[in-house]
Amino acid sequence: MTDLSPRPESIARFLRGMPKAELHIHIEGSLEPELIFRLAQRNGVTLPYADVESLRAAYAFTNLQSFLDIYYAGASVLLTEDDFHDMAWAYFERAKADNIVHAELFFDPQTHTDRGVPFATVIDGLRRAVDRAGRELDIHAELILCFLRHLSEDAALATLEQARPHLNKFIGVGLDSSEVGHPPEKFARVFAEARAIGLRVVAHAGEEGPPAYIWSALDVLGAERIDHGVQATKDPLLIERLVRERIPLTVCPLSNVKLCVFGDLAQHNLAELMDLGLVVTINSDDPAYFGGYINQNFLDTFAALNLRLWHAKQLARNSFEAAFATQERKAAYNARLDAFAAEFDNSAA
Ligand SMILES: Nc1ncnc2[nH]cnc12
Ligand SMILES: [Zn+2]
Repeated sequence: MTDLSPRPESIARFLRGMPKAELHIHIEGSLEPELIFRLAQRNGVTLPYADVESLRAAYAFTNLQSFLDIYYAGASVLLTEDDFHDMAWAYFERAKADNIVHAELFFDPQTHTDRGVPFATVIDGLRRAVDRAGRELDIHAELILCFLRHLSEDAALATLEQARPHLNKFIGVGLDSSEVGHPPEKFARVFAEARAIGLRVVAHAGEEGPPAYIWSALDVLGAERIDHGVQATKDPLLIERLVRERIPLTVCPLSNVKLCVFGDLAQHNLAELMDLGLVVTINSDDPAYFGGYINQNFLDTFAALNLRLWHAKQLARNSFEAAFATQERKAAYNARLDAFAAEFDNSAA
């Protein structure tokens, strides 16, 4: 296979076209301002912003919390099953354009049930879009229920109880929202229960919080993947473990810059993490808020860090390795990647 430093335009063409999995996308974070206003009108919800432009102008964040305040306000327009379906369907259409073949969507039920929206309304609307994406777009998707870590563990346990009649509709649990001051160990019991049910486990850790939160996400919660995890480079022993156990990191470069985790993309540690041998993936986190969907994350990161074709192939392969999918499905994804790379080599020859 040729990897003789193709020109940046060629690498960009490869990045856009390569089949890939997205493993870190908060579906509520895909809610574009235009759709927020459309749903507000449909549901008779009054927003504290005059129009799409003034809402977008408010997207200037200084840290995770400054983003979360606006993100939860945006989600207040979601009331009906159709609203949840339409939000997820809009994401899947974008995902198809970016050549995503597999997507695992986070959703935050407590953001909605705390406003009086029934759990079933949320998950049935999302699930309808997931099933439709499989039929109409050839995208295999799954749902992961995230607990809000700024709320209590009892609230998370109550949410897991509400989810019990719907266990056939989602594959795992995660932990998101305000990280610092809410360590993973706060949720030890609810994750133990989720594991006992047979659910897969992920957790946000080391986005803004210390490496200690990554250790406890692994040791206390049993996390199989770490969402973000970029603070791991502060702890060489932790890096050693992540490499040895092939624990994937779902990294979100544009998010990290928008939330001021890194000053700019050129300072991002994604290349360093790959060089250290970690199973790194690139994802969009909350694309409507952070300036781009998955391909924009790939394109901007590759340009800023001067990454090569082998990085692109490795990142796509990592996304399939890290996915919660059968070995057969992963092999099929890798075969599609190989076919794409071979065709790319032929067209470049
Ligand atoms: N980047 C992020 N970190 C933590 N919680 C989130 N919820 C949505 N986006 C998030
Ligand atoms: Zn996230």
